Amino acid sequence: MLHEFERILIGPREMGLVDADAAGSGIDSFRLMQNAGEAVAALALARYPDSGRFVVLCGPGNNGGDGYVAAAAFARAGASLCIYGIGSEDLKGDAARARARVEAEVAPLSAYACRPGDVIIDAIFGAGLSRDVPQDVARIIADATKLRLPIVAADIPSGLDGETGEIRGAAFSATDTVTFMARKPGHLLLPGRELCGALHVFDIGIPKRLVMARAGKLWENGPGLFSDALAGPTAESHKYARGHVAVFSGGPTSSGAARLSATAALKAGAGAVTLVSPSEALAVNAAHLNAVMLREADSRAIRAMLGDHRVSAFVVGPGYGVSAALRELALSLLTKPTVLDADALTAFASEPKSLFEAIHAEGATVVMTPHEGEFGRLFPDLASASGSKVERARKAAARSGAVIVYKGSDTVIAAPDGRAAINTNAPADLATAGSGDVLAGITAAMLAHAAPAFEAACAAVWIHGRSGQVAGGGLTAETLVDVIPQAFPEMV
Ligand SMILES: NC(=O)C1=CN([C@@H]2O[C@H](COP(=O)(O)OP(=O)(O)OC[C@H]3O[C@@H](n4cnc5c(N)ncnc54)[C@H](OP(=O)(O)O)[C@@H]3O)[C@@H](O)[C@H]2O)[C@H](O)CC1
Ligand SMILES: [K+]
Repeated sequence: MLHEFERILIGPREMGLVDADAAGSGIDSFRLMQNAGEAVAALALARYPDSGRFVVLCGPGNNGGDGYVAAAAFARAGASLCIYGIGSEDLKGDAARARARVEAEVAPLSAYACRPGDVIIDAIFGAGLSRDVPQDVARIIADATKLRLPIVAADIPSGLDGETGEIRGAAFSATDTVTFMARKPGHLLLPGRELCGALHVFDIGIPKRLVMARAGKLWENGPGLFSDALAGPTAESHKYARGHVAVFSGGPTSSGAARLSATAALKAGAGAVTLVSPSEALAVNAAHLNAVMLREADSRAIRAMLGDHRVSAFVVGPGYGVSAALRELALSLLTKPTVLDADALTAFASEPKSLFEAIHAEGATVVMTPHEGEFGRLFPDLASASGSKVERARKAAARSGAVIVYKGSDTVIAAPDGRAAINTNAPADLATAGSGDVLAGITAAMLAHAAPAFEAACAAVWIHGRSGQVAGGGLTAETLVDVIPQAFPEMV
């Protein structure tokens, strides 16, 4: 499996350990800070060559140190400059050294009054933000936001939690963010992603192996995570056309969701797709299907499919209707790779443990695709817990034994072994009726390609997002399905 360094995400705490490792291996930590601060200044000078003045706001830690280095660089460049700092007399270590090299006056942060024409260099808080921002910082954030001042953030916009992507009281909305070595989860999780502006990753000289050694198993989702698993051993021309997906339909008035899943599975390259329909919905399903096969859902048919080695994955839940019968059906399918979506998740709200125990006992390959509400029904304690969406998804995966696709504009995919990915390619248009049914179908097609559950889910979420981009504004679930074949990654 390919995990390019560029896709690695590393938490602020782990990045602190990388810094310590770098210092321990003899790397000059002040040099790293100089590289960081100079990168911020260079970006700001290039982006805003006509700036009225650069206003460098420096905090009490090493993020502030980056700011003092940037300030010295602005001074050397002859730019108009003002510096404001918190506790600038009490700085320690590298930050104190950076401060000492600044010849210009440093005013207290509380004295800063925003004015039009300012370009703010935000070096107040970075990885070390540990609580809500103080009031004078919140006041500056509000004023700068009102005046729409350009803001270049060092490492991460102040007030944004680099681990969770959440706002601690208030946060700058940056035009540009310059971060170092690797992105942090908070740069991609919402609302953080929307506050970073253009994100630039700058190599400040820490050996990549030190970063890799501390990085947990978290990546931005992309083909590097799943292309090997999808390519498989078969001939090039049959790369995607294999496996047989069976999708369970709801009754006559709610059969459309399962049809969307079924046609999506077909478009995503399943070799064959069967819609398994209650007898009373056979007619309506038959009227709407061509390439998808149709079969009546009786116990004999289900037994036959479970025993048929050519049937490789199931989808159950879309439009099915919440019932005890659905619980029974879902549990009976777990001997084959199964996507549990929509009603199949809600059906277990009153007894999630029975599902999780069955998955663990069977060693089943299951992908669950909850949106926020369904996640809350299955994992009420996790949904209300503090911490990041990544942590919640990881805990849900470990507890349930399933790969969790925790949906949203920042969908997180998590595996029981702790691997996780944050998806970033989904346009807002994807939040439309039937979109989830399409995702469930693509996921089953990936499972039918014999991809392991985590890779299958990552691939499906990414292809779904890219389909949304291809379909463009005003997309519907139908137009989304049509463009799935155009949305596959170019694989080598
Ligand atoms: N390898 C790298 O990426 C490098 C990054 N660098 C930069 O260093 C910062 C991280 O520096 P650190 O000192 O760990 O953290 P901060 O500067 O972000 O902030 C810590 C100080 O801020 C105080 N703090 C935290 N939250 C608040 C708050 N809400 N209100 C007031 N004060 C707060 C904190 O005080 P404590 O009481 O919590 O201890 C600290 O005083 C990283 O982001 C990069 O910009 C290096 O320059 C080079 C290597
Ligand atoms: K910052």
